[in-house]
Amino acid sequence: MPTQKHFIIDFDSTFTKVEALDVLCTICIPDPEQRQQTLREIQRLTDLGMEGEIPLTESLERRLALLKANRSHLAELIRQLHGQVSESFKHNKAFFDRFRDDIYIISNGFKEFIVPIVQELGVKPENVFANSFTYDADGNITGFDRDNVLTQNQGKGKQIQSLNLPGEIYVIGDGYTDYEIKGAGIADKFYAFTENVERESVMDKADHVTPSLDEFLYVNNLPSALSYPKNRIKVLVLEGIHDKAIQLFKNEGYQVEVVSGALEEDELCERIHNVSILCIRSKTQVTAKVLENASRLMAIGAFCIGTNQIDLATCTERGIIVFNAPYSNTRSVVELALGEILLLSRGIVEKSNKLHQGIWDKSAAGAREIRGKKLGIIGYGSIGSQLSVLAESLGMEVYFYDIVDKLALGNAKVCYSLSELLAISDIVTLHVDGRTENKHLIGAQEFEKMKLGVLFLNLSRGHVVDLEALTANIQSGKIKGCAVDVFPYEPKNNEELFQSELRGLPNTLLTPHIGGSTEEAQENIAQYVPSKMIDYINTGGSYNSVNFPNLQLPELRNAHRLIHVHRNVPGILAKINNVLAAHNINILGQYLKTNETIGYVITDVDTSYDRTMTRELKQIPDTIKSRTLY
Ligand SMILES: NC(=O)c1ccc[n+]([C@@H]2O[C@H](COP(=O)([O-])OP(=O)(O)OC[C@H]3O[C@@H](n4cnc5c(N)ncnc54)[C@H](O)[C@@H]3O)[C@@H](O)[C@H]2O)c1
Ligand SMILES: O=C(O)[C@H](O)COP(=O)(O)O
Repeated sequence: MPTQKHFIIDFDSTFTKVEALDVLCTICIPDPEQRQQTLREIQRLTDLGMEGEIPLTESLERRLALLKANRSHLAELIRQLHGQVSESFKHNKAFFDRFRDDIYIISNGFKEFIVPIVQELGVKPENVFANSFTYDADGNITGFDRDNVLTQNQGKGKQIQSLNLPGEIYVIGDGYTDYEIKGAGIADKFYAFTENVERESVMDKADHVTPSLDEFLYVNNLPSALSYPKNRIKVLVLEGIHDKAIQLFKNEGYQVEVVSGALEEDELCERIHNVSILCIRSKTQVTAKVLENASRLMAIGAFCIGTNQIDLATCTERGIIVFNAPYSNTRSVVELALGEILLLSRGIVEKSNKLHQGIWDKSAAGAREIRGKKLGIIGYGSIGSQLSVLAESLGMEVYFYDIVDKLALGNAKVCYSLSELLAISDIVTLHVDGRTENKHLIGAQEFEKMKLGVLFLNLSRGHVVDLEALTANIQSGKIKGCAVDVFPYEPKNNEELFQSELRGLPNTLLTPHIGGSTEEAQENIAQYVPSKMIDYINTGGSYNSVNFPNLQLPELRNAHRLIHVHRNVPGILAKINNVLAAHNINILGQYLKTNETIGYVITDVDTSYDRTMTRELKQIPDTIKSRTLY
């Protein structure tokens, strides 16, 4: 027979996110300034008591004296505490139901408000051990029951000991007094609960630090609402991604590690071992070698448009989903390109540089309006086509060339070859993607085909232009003005020196890959990409991913979801369904999509099934990844 387990749970900052007396303070002290002052003092006294710096009775006495609370305040306190139950407690009601008889609440707080809150999750009132207030004739709270064993030194331990519980005793709490139960040898294990507060002195003493109840249930193999505790999901965030993304991952309960710049291959190989979610921008190269070291990696977020820095084929073969932000920074790039076209047309770089040196060069020579000029856009995607519309609205004549058929917007005219576009344009601007075939798309031959005095812009990818040829054409005067935002090699952070043959060339605007670096774009991206990744982790939804078959899935309700990624070979769906049939499992919904490399099958099933089935799904030949969600 398995050993009986008893679960002793603290209330303040464990069962609830808050300290109840803090909440009481905000209710019973009307003056905002006095309330703030008292609250700070109450919190200080709570910490001193919780960390074992002063006796808990003293901490309690001093807090109650400051509060001057009345019985009439308790109804509002209870109302507010109902909304403050810790998230991981709320969603694990099944655990509370199943172990109703073995769950105890032990607290140095007060039954008056604890019982109504814990009852919400089915804890028995007789299993709540806490103190009670004392009142005067007017209902003012004057103190607490001093005969209660919990007021004594090591009170919690004494209380539990008096219950004579057979079997194993597990204590979950955030305070020193919770640890003391284990310290006195009365409990078998102490779990420091850190979902709401982290106290170093308590964490140091713990058998296990548990950032949520899910983690506690997971490590003890107990029934949990989640298939995998979110705190076990590690996110590595590189390249100065906007804080909003970091916050979204933290709100989800993930562990987040942030590095401000990019990492070189070897360093990334080292750091990626335990990472489930990798977040990068355009600089970090996610190579096959990096992916070989990424055994836990589930998803990569490119917080930008380009994904040429990621070995997408290897990601797909390994069942790692990749998301990007295909639209969020497009407007920012278009605005920069337009600004640069205007500045180059007027020779502003030179004029400004000269004036900084004290040289007054007022002349119209070579300065042109952009109105009526022919703008040639290479790559008519999200950026190229937006630029087309805005440039036309400024009076430019727009031509474009794309390798796929694109609808011409406004009065823009399609060119059927690159040569045609190069020959006709006064200004040539590059907005192709960074696929390897585009290496040196523009080289000596292409510059040769351009008009004398052409303006040239590259805001796409550095390797698309042969810099040697570009330099020669600027120096020869063939190119009258040039703007470059992207380079074949870019510094990995703001400390590294930028080296390039383009430095110091005339009428050449150099910008440090900032086409998409506006606050608006970065914030939008930081909202968009994490939402896709979190959805994939939580539901399996792959919609808008770069490399997975795109599936938009219904919400998971009263079902478990089996997610299966496999090599795209015949017969896998049949094999999955054979396993399910052999276990007599009822399928509630099934979704399949494939691409050239992989198949992606989602199967929603009734929640009661033999867990050996999930092992069998993993063992189907050609399976890449398989997980269960609930
Ligand atoms: N400078 C920056 O900060 C910045 C910001 C965002 C995007 N970008 C770069 O700009 C690129 C384009 O962005 P987008 O959102 O417009 O992408 P997109 O995929 O919507 O458009 C790219 C277009 O280029 C076309 N194309 C590809 N190769 C071509 C070729 N050889 N000749 C002609 N057309 C070709 C494609 O068919 C597509 O229509 C991104 O891939 C990224 O590399 C740079
Ligand atoms: O691909 C992109 O979106 C751009 O190149 C911007 O990249 P970044 O976020 O690294 O500046």
